[in-house]
Amino acid sequence: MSIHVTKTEGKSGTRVVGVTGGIGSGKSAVAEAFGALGIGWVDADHVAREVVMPGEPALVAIAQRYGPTILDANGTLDRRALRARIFDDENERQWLERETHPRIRQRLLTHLERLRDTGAPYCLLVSPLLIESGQHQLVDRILVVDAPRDIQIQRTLARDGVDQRQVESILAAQSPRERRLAAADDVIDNGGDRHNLQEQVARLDARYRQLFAQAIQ
Ligand SMILES: CC(C)(COP(=O)(O)OP(=O)(O)OC[C@H]1O[C@@H](n2cnc3c(N)ncnc32)[C@H](O)[C@@H]1O)[C@@H](O)C(=O)NCCC(=O)NCCS
Ligand SMILES: Nc1ncnc2c1ncn2[C@@H]1O[C@H](COP(=O)(O)OP(=O)(O)OP(=O)(O)O)[C@@H](O)[C@H]1O
Repeated sequence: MSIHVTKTEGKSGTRVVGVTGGIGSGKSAVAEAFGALGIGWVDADHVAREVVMPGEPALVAIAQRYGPTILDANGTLDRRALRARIFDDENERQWLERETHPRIRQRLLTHLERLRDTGAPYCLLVSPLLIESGQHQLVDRILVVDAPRDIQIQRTLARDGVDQRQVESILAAQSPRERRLAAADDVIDNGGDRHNLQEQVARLDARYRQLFAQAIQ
């Protein structure tokens, strides 16, 4: 199967593969499987936590908007309380994204610089909102992790112990599968077991190493 080179043409150095998918689709599992093959990654959900740490301007803005009850006794963000406010209310979600996304993007750039310094052929930027937030501008290829909706819900419920209604409201706040798949250069079908997932990751890793080595020459 041939690989279509998109933004990698004519460039050199460590490439960035953007990994995206809906809640519970398996992005972290995919990142860990690439990690076992020596590939580094940065996860936008983790970086989103950094930008709301105590002392950060985004946390000050959140506390101003929602009042002190949005913080716990130590002054850290009560994530569960904020989650309850934003996933059922598009206005509030958009406000939070306006506050956080530019800062997340800035930090992602710093993390990507660090990953580029390793000299690896490629690294991953893992993000649930890669396409929606414009973070796809930071990557060379888009890898979509796809799983049937029922499996996404089932795995998230087993992982987080939250109620199904909340998982469904997060799903509703994310792009439909079709939109993500339309933007994909590569797709991992994570409807199967973990072994099947690892096999797909190993095949993609081999293809990326070949593709990006060619692009360097
Ligand atoms: C609302 C917050 C505090 C809830 O935190 P909590 O620890 O309870 O949940 P977590 O961050 O693990 O997210 C739960 C699920 O929702 C997804 N998600 C998070 N933010 C968004 C969003 N703005 N739109 C759609 N899905 C989202 C995550 O990928 C995950 O699947 C947190 O999700 C947040 O700060 N979101 C805004 C920042 C953002 O957009 N992050 C996405 C990465 S760019
Ligand atoms: N192929 C698989 N078989 C069984 N369980 C899986 C498989 N892939 C992932 N999981 C499990 O499903 C859950 C969701 O996977 P993961 O956390 O990787 O999804 P995610 O896309 O990163 O989710 P989120 O966007 O919510 O952070 C996890 O508990 C993970 O261990």
